[in-house]
Amino acid sequence: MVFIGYREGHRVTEAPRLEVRSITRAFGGRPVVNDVSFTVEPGQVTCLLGPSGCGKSTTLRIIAGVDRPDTGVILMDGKPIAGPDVMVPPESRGTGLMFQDFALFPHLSVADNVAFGLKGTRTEKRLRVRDLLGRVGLARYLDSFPHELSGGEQQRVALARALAPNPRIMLMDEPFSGLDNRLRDGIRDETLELLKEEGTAVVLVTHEPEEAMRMGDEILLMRQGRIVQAGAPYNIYNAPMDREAAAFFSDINVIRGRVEGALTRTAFGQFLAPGHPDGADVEIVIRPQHLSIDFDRDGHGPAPTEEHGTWARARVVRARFVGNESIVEFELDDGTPLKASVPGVFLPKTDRVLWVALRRDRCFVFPAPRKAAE
Ligand SMILES: Nc1ncnc2c1ncn2[C@@H]1O[C@H](COP(=O)(O)OP(=O)(O)OP(=O)(O)O)[C@@H](O)[C@H]1O
Repeated sequence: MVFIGYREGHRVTEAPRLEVRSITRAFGGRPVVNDVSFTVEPGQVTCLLGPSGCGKSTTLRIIAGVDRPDTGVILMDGKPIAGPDVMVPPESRGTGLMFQDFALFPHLSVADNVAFGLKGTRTEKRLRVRDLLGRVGLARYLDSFPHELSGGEQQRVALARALAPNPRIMLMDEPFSGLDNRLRDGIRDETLELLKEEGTAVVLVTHEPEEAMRMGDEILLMRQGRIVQAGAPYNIYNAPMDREAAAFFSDINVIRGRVEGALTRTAFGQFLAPGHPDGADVEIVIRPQHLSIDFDRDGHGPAPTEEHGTWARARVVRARFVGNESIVEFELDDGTPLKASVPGVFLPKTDRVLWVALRRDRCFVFPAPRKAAE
């Protein structure tokens, strides 16, 4: 609910643009969407993110109205559009759709493609089409046909077409995955700008964490039909709920330890492990860019600091330059492998001894998964 002010001394709130309330959908007895709830406000982009088969597209199809939930309700501006007693047809929901393979009509000009779903007089339609094509930078292609445009231009026409009828909610399923990398970044940014200008509420499905972080105001991380974590990109990236959530966003390093008196001892010193019982196996997880590296000083490393804890001796296994960073792989004295990402070019030789530390504020302590034999 958005707080919009006070009327006669009472707080007045406005219903969210989209509210998905506890929807469930099963196929052949297997729940594919399981108790999913979230809200989206006007101008907000919410990303459904997760591995293939986790139920993202099914959730989107239910919101679009091409499938219906077994249980739960969907509300738009506070009014039910899907639920046990109501099923508003897709075309009456005020939703726009954009998919990866959302093909333009090949026999219609760019202008006619954009005008396709529009209501109103010819002049009104022409003005809206010109305005939108101008805003996606394609005003000069009004009379062209889709095959005369590049992939990126076609995608921008598809965006203009989806936005033309002023949808209250835009549903996007991997809309940029057909574009090559360099084109994709530009089109994503332009799309985002246009959607924000229009104040459209957006639900975007993607399996790419980078896309979700770039586009989303909120990320809903899905796993096996459920939302397992929700939050702003910064929060999800920096406070993942478990090792799997951390690993979904980047490479990770895992350092094992066992808890004794709410502490676990590692080659990097002691770590607090509050909430973990004595004797429990834990994993300290850290992303490669949060390791620090320093030089060997006659067999010693730098002194411990609050920021870094203890430095550990590490042997370089391999170092590679991969564009704007170098990836250096290490092995600790106890055999633990580690991977560090260093900005720019840093290519120490194999077997060189360096000292490595973990940025303490970027470490996560999770319970270790139980081994199959236990
Ligand atoms: N109509 C259907 N009948 C039977 N099973 C279905 C149907 N639609 C989807 N499924 C199954 O539901 C699961 C979730 O599918 P869904 O397309 O929602 O996943 P997703 O997260 O979007 O994955 P992807 O990124 O691969 O599209 C899959 O195992 C899929 O095979």
